[in-house]
Amino acid sequence: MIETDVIVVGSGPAGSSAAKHAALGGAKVILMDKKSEIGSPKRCAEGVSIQGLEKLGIEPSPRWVTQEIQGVRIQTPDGTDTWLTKDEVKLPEAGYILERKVFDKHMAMDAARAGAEIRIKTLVTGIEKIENGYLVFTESMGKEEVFKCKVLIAADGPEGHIARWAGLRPAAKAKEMESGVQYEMCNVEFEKPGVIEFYLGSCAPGGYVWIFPKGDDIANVGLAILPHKAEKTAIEYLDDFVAKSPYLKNAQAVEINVGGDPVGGMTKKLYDDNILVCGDAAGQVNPLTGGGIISGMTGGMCAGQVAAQAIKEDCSKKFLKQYDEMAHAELDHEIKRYKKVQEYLLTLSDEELNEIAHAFEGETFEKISTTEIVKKLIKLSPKALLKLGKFI
Ligand SMILES: Cc1cc2nc3c(=O)[nH]c(=O)nc-3n(C[C@H](O)[C@H](O)[C@H](O)COP(=O)(O)OP(=O)(O)OC[C@H]3O[C@@H](n4cnc5c(N)ncnc54)[C@H](O)[C@@H]3O)c2cc1C
Repeated sequence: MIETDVIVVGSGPAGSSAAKHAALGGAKVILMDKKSEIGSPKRCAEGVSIQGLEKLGIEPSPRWVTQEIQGVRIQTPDGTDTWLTKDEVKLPEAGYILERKVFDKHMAMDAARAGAEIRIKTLVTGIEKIENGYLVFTESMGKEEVFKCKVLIAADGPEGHIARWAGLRPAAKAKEMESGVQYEMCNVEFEKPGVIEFYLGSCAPGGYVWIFPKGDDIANVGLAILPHKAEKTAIEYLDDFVAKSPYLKNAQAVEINVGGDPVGGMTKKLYDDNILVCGDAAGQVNPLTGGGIISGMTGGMCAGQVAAQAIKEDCSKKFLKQYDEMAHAELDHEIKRYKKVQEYLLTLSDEELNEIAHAFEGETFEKISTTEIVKKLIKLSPKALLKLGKFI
């Protein structure tokens, strides 16, 4: 049996961040992932905010930034466009388009450089609570092994089992799990280069369609839907969009990505004796955009820091509660605000979205933050006031 202080399951952005900060705090850490190549396949449109990376102290690298965002296009169902330039916009997930396959590997390398041991192609098949810790059962290349740790960090993504095995509630109810599908395509045409595009309305019920440019003629073209709001499958909506879009008439897919995105907000209980949950597994996702890289890494950072301290002091839930407080202090404000906007958008018909876009035509923005947009929306629509009055 291999003994360590902290085991992190999942080397996505949240897990690598947790492993890095636990190691920096002096803990002996093992980071495990079932994948043979960290970051691959990606399940992501790869948008990330510059401020988010800055807050985490991560220097952007040309190795994993494919495109700096130059602006935003928002199109409503009747084809009305709202264009915002990079200087006007301060929206989440607007900054860089990453190459997640490279980014995720680099975040794991950061964890390794901080002292964490990495075990790739290692599937966690079960866990067992013991006094003062957990046993973690793994299978790797046909070999079964048992590990023992004092703190287990579940960063095993949207469909992760670890939290449930430990008796904690899973992150997302089925109703709050968006179903995402995306093609990475070449031969994509852009009206303006470097602009991320959002298409709202019945083209993606409960979510939106995106075209995120990755340099040259390459883009992630995808959508997320809430299945209970939809009449077709996510891939059917995407194929319909691709067939109709003039910008994609010559586009060819070189990759397809599918995945769930938990947009219901943070899980009520993120910890118990000897265990912490972070990232998508904990619902640390922006409910409006579905973005979870920065929020998951923030949750991971908090989990890693608390785990390292717990190793020195106390690994009971009494001590680990600190993680819950930290994660809520860091993320609650944003997640709760964006949940309100998401719920409001869900009430709008195609016609209402068009009306709002028309009302915005001719409006000038000096700087756009979500709060500014909501303020203007409230001025324009009494329905928005009712739903979003307490947002600002
Ligand atoms: C279609 C789509 C588009 C998206 N676009 C964006 C975007 O543009 N911007 C953004 O910020 N977010 C986006 N997201 C969300 C983002 O991808 C996630 O929030 C983010 O990856 C969460 O990171 P994580 O580390 O919590 O989980 P993950 O990245 O899912 O990592 C979990 C890891 O755990 C491993 N694992 C799971 N179970 C086990 C096990 N039993 N044993 C060993 N390893 C295990 C998996 O192999 C995986 O590597 C998108 C999501 C989808 C589905």
